[in-house]
Amino acid sequence: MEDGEKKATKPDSQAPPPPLSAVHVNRPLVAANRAMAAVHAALVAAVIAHRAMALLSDSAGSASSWSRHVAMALADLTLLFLWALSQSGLWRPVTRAAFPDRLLAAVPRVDVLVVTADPDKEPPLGVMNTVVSAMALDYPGGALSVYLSDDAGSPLTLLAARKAYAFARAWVPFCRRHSVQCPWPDRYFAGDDAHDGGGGDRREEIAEERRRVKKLYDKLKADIEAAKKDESISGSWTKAKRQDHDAYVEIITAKEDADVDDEEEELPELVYVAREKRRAWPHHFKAGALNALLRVSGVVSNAAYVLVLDCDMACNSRTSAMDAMCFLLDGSPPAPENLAFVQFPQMFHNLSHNDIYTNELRYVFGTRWFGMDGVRGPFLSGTGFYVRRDALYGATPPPRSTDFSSMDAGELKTRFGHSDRLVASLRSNSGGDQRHRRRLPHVPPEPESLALVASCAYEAGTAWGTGVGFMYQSVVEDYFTGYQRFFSRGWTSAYCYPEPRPAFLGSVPTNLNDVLVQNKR
Ligand SMILES: O=c1ccn([C@@H]2O[C@H](COP(=O)(O)OP(=O)(O)O[C@H]3O[C@H](CO)[C@@H](O)[C@H](O)[C@H]3O)[C@@H](O)[C@H]2O)c(=O)[nH]1
Ligand SMILES: [Mn+2]
Repeated sequence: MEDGEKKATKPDSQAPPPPLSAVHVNRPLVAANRAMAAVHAALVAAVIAHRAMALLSDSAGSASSWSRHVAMALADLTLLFLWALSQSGLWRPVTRAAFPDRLLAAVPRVDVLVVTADPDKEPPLGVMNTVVSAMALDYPGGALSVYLSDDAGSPLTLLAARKAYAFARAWVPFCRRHSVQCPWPDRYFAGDDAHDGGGGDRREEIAEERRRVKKLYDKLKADIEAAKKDESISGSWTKAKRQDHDAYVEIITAKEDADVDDEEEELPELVYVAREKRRAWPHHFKAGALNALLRVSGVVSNAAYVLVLDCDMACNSRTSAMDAMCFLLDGSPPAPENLAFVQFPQMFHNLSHNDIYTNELRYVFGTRWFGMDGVRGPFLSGTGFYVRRDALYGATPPPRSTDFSSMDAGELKTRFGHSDRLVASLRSNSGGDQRHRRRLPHVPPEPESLALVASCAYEAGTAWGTGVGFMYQSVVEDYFTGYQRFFSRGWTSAYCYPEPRPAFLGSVPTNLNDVLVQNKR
């Protein structure tokens, strides 16, 4: 940990600053899991012994009975191997706590990457709720940027993003002023504000302002509905365009509506990105979209840390960024060494009664990830994680830390593509310490340099998707990226499970058809 962050936790004391996080090993659970594993192992050993005895005593038997015994023994050994691997998720369950109050100094920049692919299946209003909820995170506005990738290149989504930005100009200051807990407007206005303002008089005080902001939210809804029916917007776009459109990047600043909050506290940037798509070029699904966002954000704000969010997973609390920073900025125990990412659980707000499609993933997010956290950390789980940009770019952790700033420009271009802007962003990382990576001197990037890094030909011949960024070989890009980019290079992860308020809440498929489509992958 370098000066900036840690010293500030207790400026004038000689004692070491208090840690930014704590870890608790759940000892009774560890003991119970290990006892259970011992019993299981003893029983399996008995079965294997039984197989071996049967084999030996049957040595004079027919070839078919002998091969039956061998096949059964192999099957048991395979199951034993799989079971042994699964014990890593139960071996040492831990829980972590973050102390954001101790983070007093300047925090590093964070870029939030939100991906959407289909305005029909993922309605723009829902996507905008995710975008606005991220803009309202409890984090300095000047250190936060939100990027929305629209793989469909839909004019409706672009218009919705501009309207959402206008709404955020009222919503974000409102959330900050009243320490609103739920930054997700739809949920907040549906009643998730019971614990805000401490009840009583304060509630009365904010009621008036709440009504005004609610009106703006209703207007956002009405505007998006109207745009859906407006031929001049939706009419210019057909489904075929989803696979075939130019790159378009817009840093949204338009102050469309005069009736929003004028109190210009620094608002997070919002950047709309439709990467170029052509039928002849593989687009690599979500991983391709995220890599395009990584490049665009590298050129625009170049934050040291990145939060990835699916468009159907909104921020349900404002604290996740500061919580994640407590682990990421604290390089010494109890925070894990060489931490690349902090994963939050995927939780859902629309589980069906009795969760008949087992969408809750309770075994993963309620059990195994705590166990993995006690070993090397949970797997990368697609959405709801804060990750170091340099680790995503393929850097290795200490002692062999990669320092992009000392690399030759030619070498960087071979790996990262030929954008001078992107290469400059990589080299602006002085001394190899990501935490102090700052935004490039703020000359707004020219539209051409943004379109260049979002074009489909950009990645040809580079390491994107293999050695750099999210991995391409599978649609479950998260698992592969987690292994190859992070764990196999020596990085670790941490699991952050805030209670009682989940940091993020997503939507799950609610009918059999959609469940089957999802699980087929
Ligand atoms: O070509 C594509 C396809 C998908 N997406 C976006 O990717 C996200 C995830 O896709 P979704 O269809 O919602 O997949 P799920 O099955 O819900 O995703 C789960 O499984 C994925 C693969 O493991 C993980 O990446 C996700 O985080 C995890 O929620 C969504 O925001 C999509 O809009 C794109 O941007 N471009
Ligand atoms: Mn999803």
